[in-house]
Amino acid sequence: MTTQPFWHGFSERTPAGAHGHPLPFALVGGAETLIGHGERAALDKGPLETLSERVARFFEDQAEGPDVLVGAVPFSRDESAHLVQPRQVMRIQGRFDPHDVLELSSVRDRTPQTSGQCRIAGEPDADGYAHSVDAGLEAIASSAGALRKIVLSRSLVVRAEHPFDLRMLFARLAGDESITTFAAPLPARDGAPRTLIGATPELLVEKRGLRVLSHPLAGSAPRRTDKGADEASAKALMASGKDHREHALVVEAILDTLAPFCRDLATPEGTCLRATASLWHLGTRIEGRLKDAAISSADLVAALHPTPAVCGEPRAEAAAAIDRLEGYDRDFYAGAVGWCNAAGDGRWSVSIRCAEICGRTARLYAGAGIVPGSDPASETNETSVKFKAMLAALGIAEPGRGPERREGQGEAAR
Ligand SMILES: C=C(O[C@H]1C=CC=C(C(=O)O)[C@@H]1O)C(=O)O
Repeated sequence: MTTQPFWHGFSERTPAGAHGHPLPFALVGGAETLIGHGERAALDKGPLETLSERVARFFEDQAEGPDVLVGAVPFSRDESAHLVQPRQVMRIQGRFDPHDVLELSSVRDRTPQTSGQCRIAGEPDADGYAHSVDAGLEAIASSAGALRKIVLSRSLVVRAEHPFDLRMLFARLAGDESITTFAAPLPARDGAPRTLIGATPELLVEKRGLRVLSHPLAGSAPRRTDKGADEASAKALMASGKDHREHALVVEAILDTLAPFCRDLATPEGTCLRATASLWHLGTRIEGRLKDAAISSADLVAALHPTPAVCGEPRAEAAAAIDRLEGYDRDFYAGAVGWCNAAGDGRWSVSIRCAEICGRTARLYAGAGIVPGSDPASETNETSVKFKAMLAALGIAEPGRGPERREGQGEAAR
């Protein structure tokens, strides 16, 4: 169900592109669409442990402006979230056409322009990633049960001739209606504005009143263009013991974390297939009723994040292994994007299938869960498939791993 968009906040409209950011904060998903323009105030910095008390204090002190904080939580629990109170907010139940809410009409009519050459570098490259999966498997095997799962990621750095057109990119990503498309302005780096942009299928947590919902995904298989092959891919995923083990660790961890907060907690549908345009996933919808409506979405994010869908199990051991094996800072990849309000309600998606964009540079991320039985070559392929939606939206392909225009080069949307 959708309702007409309307704006809360100051009467003068903050133009898109103001405050040095080419896109406002935006979430466009099946359950709701939320756009937040500008920055009226920002939440104090601090580790995830203190998020809930900082959010509560913010709303106590901030009597004016829209009743919402929006933004992104990084992967590391020690780093600070970037949450702001926008000047103006629009919230609509259900999915709304991003062209209408983000003033993208010019994009709708525009023939995609080619933007010249761009260079793509894997950090690490596909072989380097396969080696890190091997090392992850060894770490699990030699831990004598102390490490059960580790989610390892790799990144692609795309350097284009011209700055990326984030509006065009957002509109293209939003073409897949099975996911939540998001854009979150990030703190500037060396004076340059950065945006986290992506299209995620995974809900970390939603809390409204006493109701709590989480919809973790783990276990993946590629979609195929041929109908029979696509059904076979889904069937193989549903029959895969390795993928079910990888998935079960996530569901168990979320149930264990939510249980102390909840009066009722259940997985009414069990584990089901969940489809995006490029991947099949195993997914489990978790629904609960909280013991106390005063438990906030920030409390729940601080307890749940990062889940074994993006980190591993146990969390501390997996995070230490990621630090050792990945060799780069995940920053806001594999964190959370969303909103929360003074009543403690909120909705947070897992920030995967995304890129951090700064001018002409885009850093894309993709990870895969590693458990005993994982195969380095298959996990590397899985990350390639996970890059697909973003690369297609940018108008390029990963060199050596799909249709491409030229070795190591491509053309990007602008
Ligand atoms: C960590 C990512 O995906 C997670 C979510 C769904 C399926 C996953 C998997 O099958 O490995 C991952 O746990 C990512 O896309 O970067």
